[in-house]
Amino acid sequence: MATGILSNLNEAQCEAVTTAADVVQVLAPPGSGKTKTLTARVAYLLAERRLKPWNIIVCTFTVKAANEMKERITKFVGHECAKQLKLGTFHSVALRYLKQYGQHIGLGKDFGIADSSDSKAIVKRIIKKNDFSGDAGGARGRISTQKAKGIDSEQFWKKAKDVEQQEFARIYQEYEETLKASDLLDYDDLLLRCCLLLRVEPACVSNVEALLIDEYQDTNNIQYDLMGLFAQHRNVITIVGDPDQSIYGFRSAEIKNLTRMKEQWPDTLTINLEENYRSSGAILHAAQHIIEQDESRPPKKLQATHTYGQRPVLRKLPSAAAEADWLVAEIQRIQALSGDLLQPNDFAVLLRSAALSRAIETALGREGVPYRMIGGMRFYDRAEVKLLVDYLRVVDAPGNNEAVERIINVPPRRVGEGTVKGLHEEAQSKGVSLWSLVLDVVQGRCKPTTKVTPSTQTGLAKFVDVILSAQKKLASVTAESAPLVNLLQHLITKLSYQDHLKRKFPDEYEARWTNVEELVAQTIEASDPERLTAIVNDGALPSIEGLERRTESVAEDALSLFLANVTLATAGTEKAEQDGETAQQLTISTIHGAKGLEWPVVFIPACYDGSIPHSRADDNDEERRLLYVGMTRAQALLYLSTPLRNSQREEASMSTFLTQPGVAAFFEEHGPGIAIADVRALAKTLRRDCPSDTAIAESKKTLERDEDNYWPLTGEEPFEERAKWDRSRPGDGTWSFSNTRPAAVFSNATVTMQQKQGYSTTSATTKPGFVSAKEQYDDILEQQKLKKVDERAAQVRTASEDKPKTRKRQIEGQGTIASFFAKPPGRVGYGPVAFGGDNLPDATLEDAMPSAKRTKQPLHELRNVNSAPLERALVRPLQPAYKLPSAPLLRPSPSSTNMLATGTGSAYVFLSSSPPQPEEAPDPETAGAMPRSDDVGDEKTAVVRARPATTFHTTSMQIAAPQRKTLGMRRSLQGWNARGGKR
Ligand SMILES: Nc1ncnc2c1ncn2[C@@H]1O[C@H](COP(=O)(O)OP(=O)(O)OP(=O)(O)O)[C@@H](O)[C@H]1O
Repeated sequence: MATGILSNLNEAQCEAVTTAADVVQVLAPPGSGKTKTLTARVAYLLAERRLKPWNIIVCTFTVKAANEMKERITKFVGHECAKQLKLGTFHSVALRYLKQYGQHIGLGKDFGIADSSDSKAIVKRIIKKNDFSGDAGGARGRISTQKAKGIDSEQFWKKAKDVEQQEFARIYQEYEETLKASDLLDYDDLLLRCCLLLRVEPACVSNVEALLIDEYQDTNNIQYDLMGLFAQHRNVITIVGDPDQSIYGFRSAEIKNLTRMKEQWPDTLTINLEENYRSSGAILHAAQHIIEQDESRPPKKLQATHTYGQRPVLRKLPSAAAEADWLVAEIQRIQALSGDLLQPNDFAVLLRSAALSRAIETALGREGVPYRMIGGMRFYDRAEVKLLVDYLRVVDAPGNNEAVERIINVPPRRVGEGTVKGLHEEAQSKGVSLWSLVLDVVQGRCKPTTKVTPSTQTGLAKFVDVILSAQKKLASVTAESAPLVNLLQHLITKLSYQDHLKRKFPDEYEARWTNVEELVAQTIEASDPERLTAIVNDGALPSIEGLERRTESVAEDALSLFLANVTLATAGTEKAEQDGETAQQLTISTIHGAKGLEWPVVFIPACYDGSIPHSRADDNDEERRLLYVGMTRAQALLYLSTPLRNSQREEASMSTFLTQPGVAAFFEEHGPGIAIADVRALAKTLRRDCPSDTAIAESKKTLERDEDNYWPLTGEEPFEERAKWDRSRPGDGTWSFSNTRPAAVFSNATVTMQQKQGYSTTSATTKPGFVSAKEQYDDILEQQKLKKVDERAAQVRTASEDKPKTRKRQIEGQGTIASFFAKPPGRVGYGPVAFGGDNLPDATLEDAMPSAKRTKQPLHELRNVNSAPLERALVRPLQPAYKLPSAPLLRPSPSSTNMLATGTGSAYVFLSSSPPQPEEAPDPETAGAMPRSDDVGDEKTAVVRARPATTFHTTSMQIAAPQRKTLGMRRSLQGWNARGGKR
């Protein structure tokens, strides 16, 4: 037995690994070791059954999962053996077959891959040209759905019943024609053509001895077909999956593929794993209770192996902004109470949709908490990188009209949009590519019907020169002469790229140039002759006797291999992960993006109806499964929360999944108190050394408050928040503060000031202009709420008068006086404010002014001197008294383990005030009917230096953190530190 394959596996896992059955389904709930089991089975087949690695296909859904699996298998069987496995995403395995055997279905060798921006651009142009309605993303998603169902454009056209369907059929047809004319395959085509190939020429897979598939519940129909085709000769298949985690219905994933499989292979052995190794009992029970609301699902056993632990939290907050502030304060509190046992890497914020990240990013930025986003802007999507890659793509395959169009006038060459459009249409009508037409025009072989001025002609000539000279360069290189890096450097020089970036992005030039340098570094690695040879050799499918196979040449194919890997690196749900330094960072991800991952502490904010279940979701059960997937990512602590008003200030009600009878019993209403004994238990669960009692006590001292008691449990505004609006001297335009709360919170004069400050008000009496009935009603409700809070606050004040002033503990619904006017209870930031009495706060200017201007002078003495900064600070106690610099946050020093970003000065996080733009997941399936739920990306919010989170088990992303070495090109494409950059 190869060392250790079966050690650390339970009985059911061992059975799944060693079974002699040909077709095996391992079905199991989250955290039960499915991936671990699948990995062990691959190792077992290699080590014990002596299967040849090149005869085993392993399909995953993401590049990250593929890398992770390869790493784990390497540990069992060694690098030499592991690298020969045919292991990758469905798309990359299909690509390998098409590159090497595509000629059997008439596919040339030099086809390109249309990435999602190409596909979308094609659809957009078709819609525009035909003057159709509808958006390109939606139509692109619909095309993908049809392809996933195996319905081609002809079939759709025949079925089209009404004008709308006919319009779509036309888009679909033209889209296909465009791809064909440009010799491009999109992501769906890779799978479809591979199916066709394996049907036409089954001998291609005659060597395959075993097929293994991870996350099987996410397979769509084409992937199902592909499974059968890959395994058609021996029918040895192992899949692992969990129907409860099927969250890609909107990408045509079919849960019923599990039953289909059993029907197709009736001898299928099903093994259930029932022990959960990830989450505490309390988390598991809560998650289980929620998933069981779906009565149609078969009951399943799930056994926690950890202790019960802390009950999850279900918290109400007044607004999205308050929710974000609470979340950050809670992270700081928990970190401090754990004596820094928990570090930023241990926290994840999982979101239903990308747009929700903005408030949280702002709050994190304000507190200087470093974070990364899974699915933030991907390296290859950054403008400065994408442009160069587009140049490389055109050099490689000039028929790619979309790429030509994107680069023809960048850097500017006086080739206007109108001219490009005209040339494009002209090329289409002549049945040639845009590049061919431009080349003919420049070389005088054709006089275009499109108007081309002399200056445009010069611009086109410059463009043609860049491409032709680059092609010449490429043709002249050998494998030994670093073809890729030489080519890229040639382009950079020829384009005066550095100057172009300086001109175009004067403020961000350095960060962008750093990205270019990273790309160059990438091509240096990819140009290494040994590496190139290894890639070609490792990627080669085994020769099948009597079957013609195309071989790839190291020098000639370096560029197309590189580009294929660039494109596939971002395929499916995968977002290019970056590795490198292990700086501590919290993770923000969508729930979709977090699948298969785990963290000690997980927050799922915005748990309200409309967010989860999402207002645009067709399938509530899938939404519930999504919540379940999110909850089961947590190992030790889990927080769900909801604001009573969302970021649009609309009323929000807690998710229907969380208001069902009996759910409340599984949750606490506030964050846990963490005593020393709890820290010890936490350390045990996480298999870490527990900090000393002294360290815990010291760290606790840094907290302004050690309980989650600033925001009332009811979700109302904290007393302190509302007190700040009180104005005891109306009309004179200055502010004073009192914590004796009058019932009328907002006076007319207050509104004037609030409006000046950009705040909205809820007072019906003060609203200018037209006020709708709904607004009036809301206002009345709000007034009533506020009145109740006032009354309660007054009671609490009276009751607490005798209590010691230093008391930290806060009675529910009221903040401590110490935090009056201060920021929400954070661990760090600007210091707590001390008050001398019930009236004028005795704060110091320290609390109101930037630290550079700190003085010990008491605040009230300064009021008459210059009240403006003070007023600003006090009116907005949720914000630091100083203004955050508009410059990007500082990059945390690698040595820093504190959550405070102690920076070295270069940019690493960009905050954005613009709504997040859906990330371009290279989506055969994503651009569909549903919100882009697996994206956390804000195109303007480039959060870089993404790194795997640290976790405690070997299946975590930590393992997926590729080292910058050895594992081939696809691997190396993931392996850099991306630097800050914005589109
Ligand atoms: N037999 C075992 N003993 C100890 N730990 C285990 C065992 N099996 C799995 N684990 C640990 O449990 C955690 C979850 O494992 P894994 O990621 O393989 O689960 P999974 O079923 O694939 O989860 P999910 O479906 O949520 O992605 C990992 O940290 C893994 O190391």
